[in-house]
Amino acid sequence: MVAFAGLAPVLGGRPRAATAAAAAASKGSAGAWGVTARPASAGRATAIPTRRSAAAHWTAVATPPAPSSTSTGNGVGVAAAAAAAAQASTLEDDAWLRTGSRQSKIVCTIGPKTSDVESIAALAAAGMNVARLNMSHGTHEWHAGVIANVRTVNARGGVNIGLLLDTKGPEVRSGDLKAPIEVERGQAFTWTVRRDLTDLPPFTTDVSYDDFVKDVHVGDTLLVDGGMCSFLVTSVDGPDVLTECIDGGTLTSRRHLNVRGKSASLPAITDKDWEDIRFGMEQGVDFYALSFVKHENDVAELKAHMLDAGVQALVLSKIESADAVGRLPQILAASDGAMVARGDLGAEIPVEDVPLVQDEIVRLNRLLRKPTIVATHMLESMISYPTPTRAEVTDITEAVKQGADATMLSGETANGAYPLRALGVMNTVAEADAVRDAGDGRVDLAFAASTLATRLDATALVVFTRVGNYARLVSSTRPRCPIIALCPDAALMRRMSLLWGVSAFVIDFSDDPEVTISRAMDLLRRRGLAASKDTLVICSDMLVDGGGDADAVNTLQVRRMQ
Ligand SMILES: Nc1ncnc2c1ncn2[C@@H]1O[C@H](COP(=O)(O)OP(=O)(O)O)[C@@H](O)[C@H]1O
Ligand SMILES: C=C(OP(=O)(O)O)C(=O)O
Repeated sequence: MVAFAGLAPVLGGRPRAATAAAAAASKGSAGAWGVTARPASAGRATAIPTRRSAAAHWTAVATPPAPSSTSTGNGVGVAAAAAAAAQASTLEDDAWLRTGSRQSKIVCTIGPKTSDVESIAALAAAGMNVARLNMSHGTHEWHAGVIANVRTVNARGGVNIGLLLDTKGPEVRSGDLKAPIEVERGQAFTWTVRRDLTDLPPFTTDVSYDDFVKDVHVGDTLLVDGGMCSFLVTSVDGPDVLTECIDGGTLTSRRHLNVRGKSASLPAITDKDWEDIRFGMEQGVDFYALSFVKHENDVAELKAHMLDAGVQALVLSKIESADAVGRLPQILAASDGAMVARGDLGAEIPVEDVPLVQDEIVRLNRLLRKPTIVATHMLESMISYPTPTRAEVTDITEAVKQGADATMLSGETANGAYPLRALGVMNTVAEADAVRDAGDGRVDLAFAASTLATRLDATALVVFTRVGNYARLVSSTRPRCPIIALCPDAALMRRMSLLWGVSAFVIDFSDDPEVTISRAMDLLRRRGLAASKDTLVICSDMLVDGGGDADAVNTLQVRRMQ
């Protein structure tokens, strides 16, 4: 028999001495394949029985399927947060528990609705992992206040909120308005780079970038906030770009302007960005999200600057331009992580390509073991309404399932009507995916069994199953050798007749695992399914002590037929 250290050779009985440590660890929540670590049928409560063990449990299972960020420091932060919480948490138990079982992280943009210390504490308690400062808005003084408030909340204990400074970048924005302007289809509208903005005529607003007038041409489509309103350029006259409204809407202050299919001819890091980065370095923020990265050299420039200054913060590239999409592998390789900035991205590339690019960024970054934030419009309707659309919920679930390390809230938490509710929805939806994954924890074991069986050229993969689930999971991994499913009753055996690759048989499950295995081998021999010296891969999850989840042990063994 080839036994696996740390995996209990248990079928129906107590763990043997060799596996006692693993079983003990599973009770304490870490390490072993006990169901306490990744519960097979667990609801939230059984996954995390107490606050103390919740912290340890979370540390044990926090690593996503593809290693993401430990090398860049994120994982260390997670562990530190968990350890800190295990020692002393000033948060309510249920707040810790609610954030404790979610594996993907949540970035919240801090804005006028959420900048005071108690709002930040409430966001932290509701599951915020990273606070985002958008340098397109607010003064350094305002952002310094937010940073101080985040630090106050961190210092209270129990949470570990990271600080992300998002540069304005070479984005083009409309100017400040005294009041929103309603624009209807067909309305003539002027965008100006005039210096003197006093007494602008109606249906006119300024634009933040002087060369705007050089970059746009007659026939271009001007998108406001990625297409919430759009305008056709009809002429360019000195400092004024004259347009006609195609899709109407309400224009508010400092809106995004994109010319469909074109990037502004500004450098990726503008003078304002350098000032903001200096501010961030003084303040010691943890992450920089670099807007409108076009080339890996943009990232290298910032990283070299930080190296010179002895700053260890991480640089995340915001993928939001057609240029960046064209150089994804190089840009991601140069960065510490990425943000899928779907707002501007959807204005620069066809909107139907955005999900494909998102998928590719998450996939590449998982291969590179670097984190990805999926951002923008995740719960957009909750800026105004107390419940999300079903499509928004699906969007979050899809991002989490893809393996995004984090999902982000923008206007929802910055200036929406329901910041905490929006975060609550994102938390619950992302957590639901984690719980579902946790419920399928044996999938990993099934895959491992399947891989082993193939590599070892096993004669059969034997799975002991009481209700058929384990056989179904093993079957879904499509091993190359036959799957022999052994169960205690004939009705279940029949139900398994539909499962790919499975031959099901009934045997008596003994309290002694060795007896059960020996019965299984007899059956295989009798049926001509295996002969003496053949290799078998055996997996099971049997209850020990006849107890609940806490007494279940998953095992994976390689044995030779006697
Ligand atoms: N620091 C801030 N000061 C004032 N308003 C802010 C701030 N941060 C965000 N907001 C508001 O919240 C909205 C949504 O935030 P975000 O998505 O980060 O901005 P944008 O889409 O404008 O880049 C912004 O458009 C702005 O109205
Ligand atoms: C996240 C984005 O960037 P910002 O909010 O800074 O425009 C985006 O465009 O999706």
